[in-house]
Amino acid sequence: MKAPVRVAVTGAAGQIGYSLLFRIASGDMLGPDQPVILQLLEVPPAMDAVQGVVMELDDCAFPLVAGLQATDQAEEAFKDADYILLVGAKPRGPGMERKDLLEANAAIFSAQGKAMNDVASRNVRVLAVGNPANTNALIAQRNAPDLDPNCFTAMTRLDHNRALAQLANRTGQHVTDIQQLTIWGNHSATQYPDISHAQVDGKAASDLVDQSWLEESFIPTVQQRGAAIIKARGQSSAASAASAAIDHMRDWTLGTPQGDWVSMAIPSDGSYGIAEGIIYSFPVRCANGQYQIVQGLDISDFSRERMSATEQELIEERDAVEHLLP
Ligand SMILES: NC(=O)c1ccc[n+]([C@@H]2O[C@H](COP(=O)([O-])OP(=O)(O)OC[C@H]3O[C@@H](n4cnc5c(N)ncnc54)[C@H](O)[C@@H]3O)[C@@H](O)[C@H]2O)c1
Ligand SMILES: O=C(O)C[C@H](O)C(=O)O
Repeated sequence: MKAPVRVAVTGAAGQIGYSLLFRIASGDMLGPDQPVILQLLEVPPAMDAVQGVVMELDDCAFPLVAGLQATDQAEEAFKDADYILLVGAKPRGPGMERKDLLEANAAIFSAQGKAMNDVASRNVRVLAVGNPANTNALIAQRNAPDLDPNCFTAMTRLDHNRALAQLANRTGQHVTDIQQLTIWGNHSATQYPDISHAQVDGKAASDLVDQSWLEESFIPTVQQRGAAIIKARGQSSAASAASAAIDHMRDWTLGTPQGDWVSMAIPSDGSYGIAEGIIYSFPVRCANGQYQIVQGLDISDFSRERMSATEQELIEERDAVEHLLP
């Protein structure tokens, strides 16, 4: 058994928290040999509810849980944290875009960025799930100047997994037969799900589906999937979002499968001509606990137009929260 690591989760009494915590505790995120100390953060009115979650975690008697606490103080929850999952934020309702949450949620991420700057492990890995996730990650990052800027990421893995499912259904193959699919850009309706480098059972995906399906069905379905779930369920996605968060942190820590890559929103280093500094989703390979952007992919004019549109939206979101970016 390894030494325990500290995993902080915000919004622990929320819908995503209720799916996420039990999977972290059972070893799905960091492996069956990695004990975890769970440090849960909630707002004061949700402390009763989070105590209920703590009771249920206790009642699971998970062998890997080496410690468990809930608090309404960010400095306690993030103390020495090796992993921080920033889930706590307001979700959107029907008819809203995720960026409509910018004002409501931005203050949370600036305060939490400052707290983790002061107390988290210097090797922490941070995932922003709360929306608008990319810009929230940027706000936290810029408020934590003493941490490595590259430890701040946002979640586009749910979009990646949604794209895998759509392409698998269309081609009659299993999701595990698909490799090298990419989500570029923002976790929003401008994201660009790109199959131009994808393989399905060893064949080029673009030879298996036609352009009209791509443009009229695949891309809009993936872009609008969050809204479709809100319409159907009356609440935003929760179990699938939790599952994607597990996938994101697991692959970042334990590595991506040989020959494949995943999508992670990370600080742009200027690769593919994307504005430096914004938290943009790229194809990445992970090894030894580090991610690296997959370089050298051919970008068609069709792709470039869409990659630029989602980049532009992220620049606008960044400019809208300029006052929160020290
Ligand atoms: N990136 C993605 O793919 C993705 C997918 C699904 C949902 N989301 C987003 O995740 C967020 C959470 O969704 P949910 O369905 O769990 O919402 P929810 O309302 O069920 O739960 C959110 C929880 O966060 C808590 N909270 C609010 N402010 C907090 C703070 N300052 N510190 C700690 N906790 C705080 C609330 O008390 C609540 O319990 C939303 O912003 C939603 O839009 C993102
Ligand atoms: O769409 C939302 O607002 C929730 C989440 O971001 C999702 O993609 O399901």
